[in-house]
Amino acid sequence: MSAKPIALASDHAGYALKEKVKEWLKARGYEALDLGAHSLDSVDYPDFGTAVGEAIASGKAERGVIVCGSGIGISIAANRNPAVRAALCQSGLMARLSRQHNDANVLALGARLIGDEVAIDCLNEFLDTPFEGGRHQRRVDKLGIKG
Ligand SMILES: O=C(CO)[C@H](O)[C@H](O)[C@H](O)COP(=O)(O)O
Repeated sequence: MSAKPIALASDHAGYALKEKVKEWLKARGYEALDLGAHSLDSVDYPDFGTAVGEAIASGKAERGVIVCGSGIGISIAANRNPAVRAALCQSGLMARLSRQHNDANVLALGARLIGDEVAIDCLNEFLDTPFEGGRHQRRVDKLGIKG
């Protein structure tokens, strides 16, 4: 993976897990580009999914991690940017497959649905698993523009 920072964002429901993800990334030697939220105050997930999409599209980051209560709303928001392939994952296997088959560049997590152990598994698989290419490249190409 490139030396670019990993864009991070959450709404209020994902804030605590996003802060943990930031620490886990630092412990693994990654730089985090924290796009908020910066507190538990209630905010709107589209603003934060959009911010990560813009960071990916502009090249400020090549990968991102986004968190809301379910992971659904913020992944919908991020995926509206054509540079984004955000995968909502609830297991390490889902995160591994999202890299191997889909070349996912954004990991979405639901803080109200998964615990820390599953979240770390997802993060590690997302960071460590390469895209397999081959037949999967043809399919990813059909998804649209790559950031
Ligand atoms: O995906 C979501 C919404 O589609 C997220 O779970 C939000 O975090 C959630 O909607 C926030 O809900 P709250 O009742 O305002 O805390």
